[in-house]
Amino acid sequence: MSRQITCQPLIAAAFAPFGDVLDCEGDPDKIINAGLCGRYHDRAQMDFGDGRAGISVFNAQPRSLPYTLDLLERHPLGSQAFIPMSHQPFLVTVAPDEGGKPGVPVAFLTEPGQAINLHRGCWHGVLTPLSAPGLFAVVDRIGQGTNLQEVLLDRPYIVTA
Ligand SMILES: NC(=O)N[C@@H](O)C(=O)O
Ligand code: NI
Repeated sequence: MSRQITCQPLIAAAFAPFGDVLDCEGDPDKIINAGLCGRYHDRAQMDFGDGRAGISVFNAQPRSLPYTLDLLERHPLGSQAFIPMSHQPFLVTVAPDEGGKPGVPVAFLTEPGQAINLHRGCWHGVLTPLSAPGLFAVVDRIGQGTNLQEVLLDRPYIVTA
């Protein structure tokens, strides 16, 4: 018997317990490049522990809503940022930690032009594009040690728009 969760808009305050929203909401922190660019400066709490930052490119298969969320994971050693390389919304699923296991997930639908940075150790669903191309730059930890903990849910969640 599956359980249902409904997507909500990706708003920084709602996402704050899980990570950072990267977008150009509001005024820029700095105007640079001869006044031709607004810089939204240093907007992510990145953490790579004893490793280093790496940038990888993910080419992920698009999924569709309603989406079956049956796996949650976390990276205990570092943060992970999903930065779309297309101007498309994508699905973000996260969950609070409850005694070392994920609690009830929360689903967000991004606006085009939004990216996210998952804080170190935040439970999340894997990168979930909703349209092609599923191209993303991913900034996460490169280093030794096991940086992936996965939980297969005995009862999946159905994520709806
Ligand atoms: N495994 C991997 O590199 N990606 C996942 O961590 C993910 O969150 O998509
Ligand atoms: Ni991940």
